[in-house]
Amino acid sequence: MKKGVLLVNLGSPDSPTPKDVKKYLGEFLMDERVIDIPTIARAALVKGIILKTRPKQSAAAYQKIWWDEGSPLIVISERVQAKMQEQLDIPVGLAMRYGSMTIKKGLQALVDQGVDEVLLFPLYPQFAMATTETITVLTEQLRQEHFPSLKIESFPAFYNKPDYIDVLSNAIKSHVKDKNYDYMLFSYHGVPERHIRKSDVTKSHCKIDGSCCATPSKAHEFCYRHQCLEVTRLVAEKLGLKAGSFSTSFQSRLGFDPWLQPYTDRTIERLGKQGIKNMAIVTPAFVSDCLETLEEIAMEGQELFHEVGGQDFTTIPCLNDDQEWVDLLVKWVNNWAN
Ligand SMILES: C=CC1=C(C)c2cc3[nH]c(cc4nc(cc5[nH]c(cc1n2)c(C)c5CCC(=O)O)C(CCC(=O)O)=C4C)c(C)c3C=C
Ligand SMILES: [Fe+2]
Ligand SMILES: [Fe+2]
Repeated sequence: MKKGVLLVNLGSPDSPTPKDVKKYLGEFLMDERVIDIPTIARAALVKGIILKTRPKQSAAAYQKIWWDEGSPLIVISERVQAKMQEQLDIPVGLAMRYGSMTIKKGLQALVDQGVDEVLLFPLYPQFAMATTETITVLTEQLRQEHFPSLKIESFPAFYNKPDYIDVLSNAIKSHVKDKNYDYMLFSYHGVPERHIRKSDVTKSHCKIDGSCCATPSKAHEFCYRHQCLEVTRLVAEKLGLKAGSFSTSFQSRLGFDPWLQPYTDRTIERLGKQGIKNMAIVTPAFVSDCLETLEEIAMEGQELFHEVGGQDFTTIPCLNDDQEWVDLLVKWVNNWAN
């Protein structure tokens, strides 16, 4: 058996033009695990409403963060892939759940190199229907249709692995060491509350009000909210943050349904109004910087904080291609391969 690994991230449009953004958002938002309503209603909402206005607005945001080499999320993921490949003897592939760098092409490239056993590696620390699950489900469909003899194993969400918490804590510590901050906000991408209830394997554990996430349950293996809160708790413990000097919030909501709360924008506003002058913000739902960190947090979030009287706003970069993070990925892949 020849082994290989396929890293999978979310994806980005091919370019920051409204046309390419529309194509990308159309694929992304028509995923039943992202907008989880019946197909006809989803098509009416996405094609009839969202795609009429959002692409222009999102393209303008993408234009602010786009690099000469392309989308930050893609470029950073490629750097991680290349650095891993330097250290590993088995092929390292890269694919995106949405957009041109498809999972099908990623699997094909590994098969072309003689691989018959794949470690599928969703690049998300926490499980969510809209991230990890949609990747594993689509990959299994592709395997059945196109690569029936391929053996595929998925790397699970790694939110509470002690070595991941160490790497994340070290990255935060080294970034804030010379910075002025008296509050640290842990901001995670939000999901609709409904997603959390759907992923509750016990069908009775999730209370959404937060009381459930600290009570041990087998539901937590698939509870995005619990997994985010755990990352905050473990990192805060590791960094020795004092109670009252940090909290968790959820960003990037879309539409009118209730999403996980508290919302990041309202939290930044509240902190500023309460007299917090200097804050740091970390975004541990993403391993690579992307639109949601570079624009929504580093630009919009900072502007909002200043509007409500804040001064220093320190945005902590994602793990990106930090050597310690790459070394950890290599270690996990080697543990699987050997
Ligand atoms: C409408 C529902 C959405 C859900 C549910 C959702 C979950 C989710 N997303 C990420 C990670 C990323 N999302 C990104 C962009 C983005 N997300 C949504 C919508 C949902 N995400 C939209 C419409 C967009 C596009 C941009 C916009 O119009 O605002 C990105 C950035 C991609 C990039 O190119 O840089 C990431 C990364 C997670 C982790 C998650 C659930 C946990
Ligand atoms: Fe998203
Ligand atoms: Fe919970």
